[in-house]
Amino acid sequence: MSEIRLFVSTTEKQAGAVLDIMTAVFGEEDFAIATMEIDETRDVWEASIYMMADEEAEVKARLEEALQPGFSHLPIEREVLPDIDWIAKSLEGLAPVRAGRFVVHGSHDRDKVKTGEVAIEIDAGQAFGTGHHGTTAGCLEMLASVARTRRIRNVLDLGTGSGVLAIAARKLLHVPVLATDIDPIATRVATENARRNGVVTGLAFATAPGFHSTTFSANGPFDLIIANILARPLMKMAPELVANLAPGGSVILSGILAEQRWKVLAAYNGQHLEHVRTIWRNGWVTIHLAK
Ligand SMILES: C[S@@+](CC[C@H](N)C(=O)[O-])C[C@H]1O[C@@H](n2cnc3c(N)ncnc32)[C@H](O)[C@@H]1O
Repeated sequence: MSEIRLFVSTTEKQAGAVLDIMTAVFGEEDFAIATMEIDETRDVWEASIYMMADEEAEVKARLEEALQPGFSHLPIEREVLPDIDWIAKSLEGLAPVRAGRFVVHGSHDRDKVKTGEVAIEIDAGQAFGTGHHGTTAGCLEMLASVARTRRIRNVLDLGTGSGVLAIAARKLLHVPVLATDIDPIATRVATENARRNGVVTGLAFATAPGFHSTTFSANGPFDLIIANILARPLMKMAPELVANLAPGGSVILSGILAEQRWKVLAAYNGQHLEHVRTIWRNGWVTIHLAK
């Protein structure tokens, strides 16, 4: 289902006032709300609220009412956000990607791996995750840094896609890794990628939507959970995700646009996790939180 952005276009001052109204009306619900500058010289700003297509009519009606009377002169505009084509994204650029100690490369670039690097071979295919996307690279960089500072005895990779992060975790840490995806094609591709990387033990794959499987309780709780999905499902999943985290455990979250960062942080702070570090890459953020 598509995501919709409803927005008003106005001055910086009025956009701030509209943002306050949006926050007062929708702040308790998990809609992303933001202002952004469109044209600095003409003082054009937009105040926006994001929702799924089936929520648009209700949100629009409530927003129209909330903007009465002070801002009723501002038309509410809409934009249908393009469905993120994860596979097309994963095909962007095929040169090896380096993040932390990791290098992710296609089979044609095996000879480019340098001594001391942890190499993961992924050919662009039917599942997301060649390392080129800012979220995957951010997760790899964060994984390398978390591994240096924390004791990790097992790992969950939720939304494994090509399996790139699960394979990276297994190769770096040599601890049991569970990798799941809602999409059976992804788990099939990930299993094949693990085999091609010589990772045949210590890494299990399962198809499951979110945490709806007994495999999580059978393999958890986890010292490290990595989830590169999207901001909204990550916020919704926060209670379940934290319930599967071991005491003192770490969470690496990505798939989050920079402007959605504070909302995701709030959802996880609400579950008593503390922010440790954020990495910014190409407009996306990767966040490390700890229990
Ligand atoms: C952005 S890709 C990340 C792939 C890989 N982990 C990476 O970092 O490159 C997101 C993956 O999460 C999966 N996914 C989306 N929603 C999910 C959910 N509710 N439960 C499990 N997997 C989900 C998608 O099928 C997709 O493979």
